[in-house]
Amino acid sequence: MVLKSFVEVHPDSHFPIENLPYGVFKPLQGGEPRPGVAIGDYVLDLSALSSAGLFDGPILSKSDCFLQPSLNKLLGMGRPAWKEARATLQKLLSFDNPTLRDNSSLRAKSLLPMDKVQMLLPTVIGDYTDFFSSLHHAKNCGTIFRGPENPIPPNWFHLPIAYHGRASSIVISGTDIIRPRGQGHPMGNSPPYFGPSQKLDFELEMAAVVGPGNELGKPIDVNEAADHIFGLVLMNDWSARDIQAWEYVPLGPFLGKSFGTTISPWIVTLDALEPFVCDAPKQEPHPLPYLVEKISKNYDISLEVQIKPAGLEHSSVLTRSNFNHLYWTVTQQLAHHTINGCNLRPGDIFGSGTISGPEPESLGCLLELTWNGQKPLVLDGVTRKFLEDGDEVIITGCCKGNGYNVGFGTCSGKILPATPL
Ligand SMILES: O=C(O)/C=C/C(=O)CC(=O)CC(=O)O
Ligand SMILES: [Ca+2]
Ligand SMILES: [Mg+2]
Repeated sequence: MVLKSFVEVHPDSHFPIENLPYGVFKPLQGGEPRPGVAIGDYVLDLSALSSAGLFDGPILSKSDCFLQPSLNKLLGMGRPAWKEARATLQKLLSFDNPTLRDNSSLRAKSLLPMDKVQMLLPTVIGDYTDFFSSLHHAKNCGTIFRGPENPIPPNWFHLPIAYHGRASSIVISGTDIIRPRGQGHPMGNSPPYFGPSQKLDFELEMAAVVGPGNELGKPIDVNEAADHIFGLVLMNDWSARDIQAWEYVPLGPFLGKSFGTTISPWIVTLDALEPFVCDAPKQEPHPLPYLVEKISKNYDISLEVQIKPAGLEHSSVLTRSNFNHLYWTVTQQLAHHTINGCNLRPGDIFGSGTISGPEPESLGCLLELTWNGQKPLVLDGVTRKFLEDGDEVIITGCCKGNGYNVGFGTCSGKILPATPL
């Protein structure tokens, strides 16, 4: 079936009718936060459609999930509700359906130009975990932090390694990031450094958004894990490498990461990503049975990171990578996360880990791209070892379909100077 909307969508747009990603927005002219989907250059207000009785399927007609200030309620309802919502929205937006197309007052109320809204965090994020699932990233970081003898720890091939991140400092794209202060690694015999981080970095990541959770003590089977994942967003796990290198032994990342993590506003659903499924890499050694999937899926999502220094008109590409470089799949990550009985809740997110590919141009952070500052990157008019104040980092992600995109929009943030003590 060829999908086409009555809303005009430019062929380069990330948001055609095939995508319909979910977010939460507030009209600039005032009003409460509410759920919406992106279509072309517009946001479709789901609270307006819901109030007009247009979600008329068996599950959603009885629900107030679109009258909420976050997507958590919809997420908790699970795949049958998501499928019903997608089918209803694709029908309402299609060029041959008159319901919304020919109702000018409802159209005026529900289709808002994107530049007339403010995007907010799409879910109330109770918990945030960050995995470490790119082999290339693990190898490079291991070599830099721990030396070339054994860069990849022996557990890495047996389980998707992760640490518990900080949900309170997750911010929406466009929020400024204040350079963190902290203790940095001592040089030689001197005491530890203290002050604004001198090795501020970005990390190119994506994050999965949890749908229905699990009861404490009841793990999720890896073959059912996809039903617990609503979709994916872009993520920048800002990292202060000097703070991280000094603090992380033996308990793992802490203040080097918890000063800010940026996510993109639009959650692209796994249903919209289905045409872009590709094979996951062969895993050797064979994982334990609880991590073995009947069908192991990766997604072909092109990713790009740009930097725009203060005062420059143009941005420069820092790196290009792809989500399909990940060794551990999102479903394996989720199954592993719950195998001890740990409960996930709707709206929780878990990051993929930095998505580095095998080529030097596909590395997912400056730590790797500049080899811990030893090989500065020379770009169009800029030289960088690490991020400087005023730098804006912009991540984009997009799947290329036959004549259309399923895109993620952007995930951006600008570095502000450390606040005086
Ligand atoms: O190898 C290390 O010691 C640390 C690596 C990271 O900082 C990575 C982390 O946050 C997880 C990831 O993004 O892959
Ligand atoms: Ca990370
Ligand atoms: Mg972070």
